[in-house]
Amino acid sequence: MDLKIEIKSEIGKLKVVLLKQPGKEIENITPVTMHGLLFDDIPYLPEAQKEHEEFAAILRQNGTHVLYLDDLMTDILKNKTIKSNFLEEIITASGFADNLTHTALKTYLNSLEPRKMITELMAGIRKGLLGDELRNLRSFPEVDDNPFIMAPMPNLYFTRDLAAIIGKGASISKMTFRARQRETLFIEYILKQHPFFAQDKIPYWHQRNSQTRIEGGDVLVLNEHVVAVGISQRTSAEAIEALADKLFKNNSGYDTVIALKIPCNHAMMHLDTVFTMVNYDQFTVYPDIMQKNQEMDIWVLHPADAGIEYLKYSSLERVLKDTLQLDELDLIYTGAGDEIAAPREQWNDGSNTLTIAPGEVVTYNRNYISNDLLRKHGIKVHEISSSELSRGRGGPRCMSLPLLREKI
Ligand SMILES: NC(=[NH2+])NCCC[C@H](N)C(=O)O
Repeated sequence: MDLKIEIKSEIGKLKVVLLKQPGKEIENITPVTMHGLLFDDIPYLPEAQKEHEEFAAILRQNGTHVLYLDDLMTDILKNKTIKSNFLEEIITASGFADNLTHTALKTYLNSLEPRKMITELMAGIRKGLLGDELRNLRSFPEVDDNPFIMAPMPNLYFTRDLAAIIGKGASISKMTFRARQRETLFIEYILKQHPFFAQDKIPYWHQRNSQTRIEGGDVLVLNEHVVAVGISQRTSAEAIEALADKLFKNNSGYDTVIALKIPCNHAMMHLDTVFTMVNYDQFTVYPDIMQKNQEMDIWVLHPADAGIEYLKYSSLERVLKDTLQLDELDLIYTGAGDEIAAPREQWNDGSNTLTIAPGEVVTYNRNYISNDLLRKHGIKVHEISSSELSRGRGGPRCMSLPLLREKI
């Protein structure tokens, strides 16, 4: 199979998507580690997996080819050299650059079959596994109050954040928090090493070791030349400038980057928790991202002779109309804009719709007010169960990394 990656909109029929089913890593969250791992509760794994299967089934029924991150990694790691390089990188990124612990971890993990190795790495490695002889190592005291020598990676089911495909290129994220920084190694290996993609000479708009912080949940590809990016808890203004510069100078087809300043907090960590595109001229919006006078801080970046030209906007509606050349715009408010329902449903990712075709979305069933409103605005809504998945603070858009969409 030769898979081309190409994303030129948020709404074109979704053809290929990358998912990760929640696994054992979820059960390795404890009340003590929960917040550091960016969770607000500990999901019940069997139920979370059922909900995730429901999600994948809806995508398949609607013509999307679903790929799983662990399957692709397992394929790649059958190659012994790649397996060894990958282990070097992930053990180093876990804080063990080159010492006895590094060697012990590498020996242990290298002895496992690729699938088991990947599953164990994601779930986290407990100290006991390396044996008592390592108890006195210098590297040990720093992890002594924690049963894990390599922490679990429970946020991996939010594949969206690992990267963003923009046009024919990829922006591999550099994650803000330590809890998620190793995750991007998986997508880097997949895009650069898996035979599905290797033939494709993918241009990179951002790399995991670039200087600036950016996460996929902040990137919305609005059409074939406009991309919107959140200035957020996870994405810096510098990263957006650097991304714009790359896009403008490398024949990406992108000549407009909209930078939108959103509140900086855990509930709204990414742009897609407060704003998504669901149709040519329809968007979900969490009203509290705007001030009372409906204003927000927005900049539009275009290529210019001297580098980048900046235009300042204060109206979301105006900037969308101007950049997308729309006469009319339908902004659909999360929780119908009610002062209680809106924050409640936003907290449970009521705005985090995954658009699978123009005017057709997947959402969490618990956000019934937002869902009803979407339907009243003519959107076709597929609901999935969401008691457990939502505890990780991410919805259907966060749980999916689109690799290919049909042109619109
Ligand atoms: N694209 C998104 N909104 N992703 C949600 C990520 C949630 C995850 N617990 C985090 O804090 O990183």
